[in-house]
Amino acid sequence: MNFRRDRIDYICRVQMKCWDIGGQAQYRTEWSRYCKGCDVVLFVVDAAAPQKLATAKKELHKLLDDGSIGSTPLLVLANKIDIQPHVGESELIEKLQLNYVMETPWMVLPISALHLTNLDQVVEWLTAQGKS
Ligand SMILES: Nc1nc2c(ncn2[C@@H]2O[C@H](COP(=O)(O)OP(=O)(O)OP(=O)(O)O)[C@@H](O)[C@H]2O)c(=O)[nH]1
Repeated sequence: MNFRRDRIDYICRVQMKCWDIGGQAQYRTEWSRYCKGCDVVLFVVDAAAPQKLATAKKELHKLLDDGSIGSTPLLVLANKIDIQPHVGESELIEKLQLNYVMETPWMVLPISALHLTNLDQVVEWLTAQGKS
């Protein structure tokens, strides 16, 4: 299924409603509509596929430039860090040109969804946004 709507009820009693929007080209026109109604945006990139980062940068900046994200907190997840080699945090910031992003508060977290690496930090970040 390409559009999933999950309700996640965490032990810390923060309830989140999440939409997982497909990354393939045919779904990208939907990103802006979904971003507009959200409290946070998670942008997941494949850190082990540096050749895809130019497209990721272009698509992310499209959302940033057209106001879809605005001041909504943005968490960029550098996924698949269990694969070697993979792009490090500073290289990812440079490749996605995040240093030019001023209006949107952003953060980068390296993760492995497969091995659950740093997912506790993702949940921590999400719950912190809910409180602020
Ligand atoms: N090694 C490794 N593989 C992963 C990791 N996360 C996902 N994968 C694999 O990457 C492939 C794509 O994963 P999906 O979850 O379908 O990717 P997706 O983000 O839903 O893809 P989109 O439809 O483009 O949004 C699958 O074969 C996963 O097992 C990870 O952290 N490490």
